[in-house]
Amino acid sequence: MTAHQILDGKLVSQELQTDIARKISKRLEGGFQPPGLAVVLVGNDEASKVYVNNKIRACERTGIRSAAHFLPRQTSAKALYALIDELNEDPEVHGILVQLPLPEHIDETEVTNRIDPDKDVDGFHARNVGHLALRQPGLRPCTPRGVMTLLNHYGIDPKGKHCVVVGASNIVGRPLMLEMLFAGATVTCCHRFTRNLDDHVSQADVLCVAVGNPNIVDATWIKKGAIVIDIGINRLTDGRLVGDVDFEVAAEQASWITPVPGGIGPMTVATLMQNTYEASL
Ligand SMILES: Nc1nc2c(c(=O)[nH]1)N[C@@H](CN(C=O)c1ccc(C(=O)N[C@@H](CCC(=O)O)C(=O)O)cc1)CN2
Repeated sequence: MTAHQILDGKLVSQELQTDIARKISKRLEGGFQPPGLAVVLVGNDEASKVYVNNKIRACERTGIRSAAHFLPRQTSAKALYALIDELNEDPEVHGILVQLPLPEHIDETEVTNRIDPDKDVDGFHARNVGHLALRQPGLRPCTPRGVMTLLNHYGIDPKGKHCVVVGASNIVGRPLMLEMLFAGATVTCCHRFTRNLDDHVSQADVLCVAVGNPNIVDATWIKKGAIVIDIGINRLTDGRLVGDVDFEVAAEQASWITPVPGGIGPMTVATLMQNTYEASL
């Protein structure tokens, strides 16, 4: 394997959480109430349970008061709206997070737009998406913001670089394109109708892959010296967790690369803490 350096999301997320914990404890000394995060999970998706538990543990580490609402899969949209309305009104709740995906009978867009945009710590509400698109202040989606924080930590500046984002989801791909654009990158977005994915991938100085398919990108396509941000998380039948890019092969080409696990996942969780803290100010 040639020399590549690891973008260590686990380490940087711990540092970010330590910084948030320090800020919160300072505010508590000043007589302010702790930030409060309501975490809502509908159903029994195993991966979602892991992510939600990671978020609750991060709240404990940072001093954010968390309230978990675990609802059965058959919960009606009406009942979920009623809970969101209640949390919107609760002055001790500064952030509301509804874990996605939701069961099919519940419309995700309706749910995210039901959340008070000032408490929308996921940054998925149409108002916050609009603010991001217009480069105005507002709550920003955690994974893309976490990617930018990680790059910044290692002194990597996307300005002038060609950033190829594979995946155009609301949660990651599209907001990440905007973050990269605002950071001065030239951005290409590849999606399900993109032809010649290999051509696009091979031109990336910064390659971000967020599809959730470990076979989407052939790592031999990656340009020598590229920075590889793997946002996919795939659990194999043997229980192993892998990203969307074959790490061993990509590491041969990359100058910097994120591991899975221990890369963007922990950054997503730490950024949620950052957003919750900021929403409480
Ligand atoms: N309401 C939201 N739902 C979802 C989001 C989101 O940002 N808001 N993003 C993804 C999943 N996600 C956040 O919830 C998430 C993904 C991964 C991790 C994480 O800690 N990953 C670890 C491995 C964990 C494991 O063992 O499986 C890692 O990569 O090291 C946390 C959160 C979809 N839904």
